[in-house]
Amino acid sequence: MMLVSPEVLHEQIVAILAAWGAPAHKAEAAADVMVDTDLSGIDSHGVAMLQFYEELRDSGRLVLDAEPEVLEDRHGFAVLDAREGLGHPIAIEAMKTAAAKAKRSGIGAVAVRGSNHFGALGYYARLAVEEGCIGFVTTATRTKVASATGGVSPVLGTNPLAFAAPAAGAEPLVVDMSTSVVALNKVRAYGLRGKPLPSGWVIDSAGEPLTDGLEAYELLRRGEATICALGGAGTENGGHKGFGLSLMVQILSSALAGAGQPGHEDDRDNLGHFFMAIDVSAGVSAETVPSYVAELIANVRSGPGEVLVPGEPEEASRRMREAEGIPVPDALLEGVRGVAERAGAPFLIGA
Ligand SMILES: NC(=O)c1ccc[n+]([C@@H]2O[C@H](COP(=O)([O-])OP(=O)(O)OC[C@H]3O[C@@H](n4cnc5c(N)ncnc54)[C@H](O)[C@@H]3O)[C@@H](O)[C@H]2O)c1
Ligand SMILES: O=C(O)C[C@H](O)C(=O)O
Repeated sequence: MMLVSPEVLHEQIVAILAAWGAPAHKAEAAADVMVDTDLSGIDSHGVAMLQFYEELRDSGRLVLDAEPEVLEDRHGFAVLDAREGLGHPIAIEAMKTAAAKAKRSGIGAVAVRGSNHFGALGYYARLAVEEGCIGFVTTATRTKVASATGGVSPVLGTNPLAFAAPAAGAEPLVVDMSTSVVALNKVRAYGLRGKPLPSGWVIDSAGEPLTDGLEAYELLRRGEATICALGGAGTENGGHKGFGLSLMVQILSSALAGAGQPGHEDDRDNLGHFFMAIDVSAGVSAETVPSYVAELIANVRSGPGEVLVPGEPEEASRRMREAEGIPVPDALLEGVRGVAERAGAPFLIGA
């Protein structure tokens, strides 16, 4: 495990994306999101995604210099086509547009189609908070890994959502999660660190729990294992509610923009996202919502026990990693070295 400074990691990601043909501003935007994600302790969705992006690029599904198109632009709603470009820059643009609409109309939303993987959703929900809004983000995902309640084969992605709200005198409250019990790439992140998977995350086609993260990741990508629903298999512990949330995310992310069904299409993924911003001062004073959230946090902490609120673990990680560096396991380091070499980009980590 090597500790890498955020600046070096940023430079490395930009160098690879630029070597692949990304314009500088897009490479910078994607690197900003990926490094923030690694700083936040979300080891699954930052630099660890580069190998997957290389696969997408090599198969022609990721077009680094694509220019997005505005398909619809109404007062409170817009639809963008990312035209197979990088997910991160279009996601930033979409959330900023949603927030600008919210500042005019109280609420604004943007749906995106033809996009690609854009990393951790919380980043974009927090952007809305920076603009004085509540932020809400959903995305469809590429690989079918989760079954429907009552079914056994993978038919849905991990379909995540994120919600962020300002809290007076504190960092925003950020709920950032898959609607399956865990994200696909967190299974891989466990494997890269040699950490066994908790039982109840991934089951093989015989229904047996898998504990090796790298093996589980490969089986999941081949459709030979499933990630359990949020709430577990069946209905006893609420798995049907995770299933329902996943369907909601799929519809918001895909139907509104004309994106695809779960899983990739033959010649393109046509991945969809959804971004919504609500101006916190639309109906009450600008202080009301942040004060309410701060009081709510105090209330949920008021009983015995140690309560973290969503977003806090990531803030704690950010503080620590900004000071100490980002831990990158050896297997991932070698993976990034390979990506850099094949791209003809310098390998900067540890140099
Ligand atoms: N782009 C994609 O296609 C995609 C798909 C799936 C997931 N993801 C990303 O993967 C990441 C991980 O997803 P996940 O479902 O494995 O997340 P997770 O199970 O790690 O849950 C994360 C959420 O739980 C909160 N949390 C953690 N510990 C807590 C505690 N003790 N008390 C209260 N709240 C706590 C965190 O603040 C965060 O909001 C997310 O950033 C998500 O956006 C991306
Ligand atoms: O989009 C994907 O293929 C997977 C997603 O990033 C996840 O980790 O669940």
